[in-house]
Amino acid sequence: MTDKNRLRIAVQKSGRLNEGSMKLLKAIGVKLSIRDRLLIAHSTNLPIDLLQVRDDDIPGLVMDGVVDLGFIGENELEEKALERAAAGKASDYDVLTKLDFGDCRLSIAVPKEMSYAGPQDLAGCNVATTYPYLLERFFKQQGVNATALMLTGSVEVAPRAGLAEAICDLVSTGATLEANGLVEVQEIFQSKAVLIQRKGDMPVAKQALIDKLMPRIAGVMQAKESKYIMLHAPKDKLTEVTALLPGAENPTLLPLANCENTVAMHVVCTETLFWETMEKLKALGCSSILVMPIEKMMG
Ligand SMILES: Nc1ncnc2c1ncn2[C@@H]1O[C@H](COP(=O)(O)OP(=O)(O)OP(=O)(O)O)[C@@H](O)[C@H]1O
Ligand SMILES: O=P(O)(O)OC[C@H]1O[C@H](OP(=O)(O)OP(=O)(O)O)[C@H](O)[C@@H]1O
Ligand SMILES: [Mg+2]
Repeated sequence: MTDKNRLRIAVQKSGRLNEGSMKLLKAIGVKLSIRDRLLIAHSTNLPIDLLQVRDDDIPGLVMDGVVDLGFIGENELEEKALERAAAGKASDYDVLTKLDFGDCRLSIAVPKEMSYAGPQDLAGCNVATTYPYLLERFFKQQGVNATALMLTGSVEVAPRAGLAEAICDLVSTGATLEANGLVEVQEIFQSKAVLIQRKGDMPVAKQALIDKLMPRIAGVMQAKESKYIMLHAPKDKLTEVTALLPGAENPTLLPLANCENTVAMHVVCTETLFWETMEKLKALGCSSILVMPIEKMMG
């Protein structure tokens, strides 16, 4: 049984977005008792229920107000919004935040022996895809008369199987395309995971919980990008040292015992420190350079 007063969040049950979504929930302090085969999981420390579903179902669950929040890829969200618009259905939602996982692009790819100079070369072709609405929108924008052939899986084998001349599928490293003798020729949509909220009235307590969780999400993402740096720096090189450390405008400086010309510097850097920067710090006379991960941050 689910309780309407508990915040309902939809996540992908398994697949590319599952790990990122579950890790983020854990990092913001949501404890869950997951039983694999069940659709619903309850939080043991907060009034939150988790619905574990196929990602295709998440936009509709949010847009129809069945769940309060959903973790979803922008590609799937936009595809479902176009599909609903074509069926005369509204697709209201708010994007609460972009997330730092699920980065990919929706691209057209062709067999490597096929020549491709531009979208017009697809005129008269069948292009296999799981995202027919996004692809048809692209064809329309480009004025190309081609067919989006809907396949729910194994899109990359469609040209070899003689079903289509080209495909339009998600790409990240490009390994799947390469393994199937295909070449990416045209990006049509860039995507990452987002957290969305349903429109409409939200009970005060539920909205208060969302407002409490959002800064935690920001804090977790910021912490992942940031590093805590400790080093020993020559006193006469502090300006140059600080200039090498992104986000280090106000470093903490501490004296070192028995060492007049050197101080310890502690600083939170907003970016990962590259080896090249560490080498430059060393060249300036810095030593004992430590780069440490940060688990959580709050401004
Ligand atoms: N290679 C990738 N790298 C990063 N993100 C990806 C990649 N492939 C897909 N995604 C993102 O993850 C989402 C889910 O991808 P996945 O392949 O798990 O979906 P699926 O097969 O449709 O799963 P489901 O069974 O839930 O329908 C995609 O809609 C996209 O936003
Ligand atoms: O460019 P790449 O890094 O190879 O990633 C792209 C592949 O990743 C996704 O599939 P996934 O591996 O999630 O499996 P699926 O096809 O079963 O959804 C997507 O549908 C591509 O096939
Ligand atoms: Mg899916």
